[in-house]
Amino acid sequence: MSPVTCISGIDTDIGKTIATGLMAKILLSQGCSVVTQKIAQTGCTGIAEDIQKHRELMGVALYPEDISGLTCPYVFSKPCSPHLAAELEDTQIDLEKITVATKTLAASYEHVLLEGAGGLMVPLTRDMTFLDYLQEQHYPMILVSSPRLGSINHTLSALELAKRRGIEVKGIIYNCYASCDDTICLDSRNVFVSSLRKYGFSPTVVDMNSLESYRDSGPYMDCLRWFSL
Ligand SMILES: Nc1ncnc2c1ncn2[C@@H]1O[C@H](COP(=O)(O)OP(=O)(O)OP(=O)(O)O)[C@@H](O)[C@H]1O
Ligand SMILES: C[C@H](N)[C@H](N)CCCCCC(=O)O
Ligand SMILES: [Mg+2]
Repeated sequence: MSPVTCISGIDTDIGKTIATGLMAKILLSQGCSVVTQKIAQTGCTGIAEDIQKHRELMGVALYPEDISGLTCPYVFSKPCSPHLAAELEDTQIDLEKITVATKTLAASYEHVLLEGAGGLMVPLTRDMTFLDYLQEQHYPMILVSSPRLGSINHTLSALELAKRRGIEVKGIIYNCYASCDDTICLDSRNVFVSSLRKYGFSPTVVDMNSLESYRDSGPYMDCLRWFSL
């Protein structure tokens, strides 16, 4: 089983960082060795802000691999798509560098949770989207979604794309952080369960607040089992 699982989402600001950090915290509490990685960070300088948020949620200090940049080889200052942020700094993302970084991490940790940037179809270069990269690397993914209006379209589009590209979706993390209509929230969840099943994926939809409220409360809260990590 691949030690690498991608945490992608239906959009930017959907809750990927929160989900990644909480998943890593749960895996740590279950005695697993786990590291998170960010495919490329835009909108900051120095150590990737998402990596720092992961460590904060995990309740741990920065890893040596964070200081060395291995957990996020590319950090760009303009908050925009990685392909453009790189060009504005007169460079281009070298996917091989990211792949080597992930492989190096996977040699030292049981689990590598790789957070995407924005949504699935975000360009890492002018020729390769994050989805292309996932397909090339055969990484399975967990998709972060929400009940906010527009999410049904974005979520089912992501599932259709994953199916067509042969990318395994291990489940959905359902982020109800932003307030929404209860009827819509419940129905969208049901739509996602049935759509996962229709596409032949595991019909696993885990509420973000289940991750947030996780205590070491026995097997039923087993993050490993939810997503068969
Ligand atoms: N469940 C949640 N609890 C608390 N804050 C949340 C939650 N979900 C999202 N947020 C807040 O919403 C904002 C966006 O969340 P987050 O950074 O996880 O998005 P993202 O999908 O990782 O975005 P990006 O594409 O930039 O990586 C953050 O300020 C975060 O604190
Ligand atoms: C800056 C932001 N927080 C993300 N890191 C990058 C989002 C890129 C989105 C590109 C797009 O879909 O238009
Ligand atoms: Mg993030």
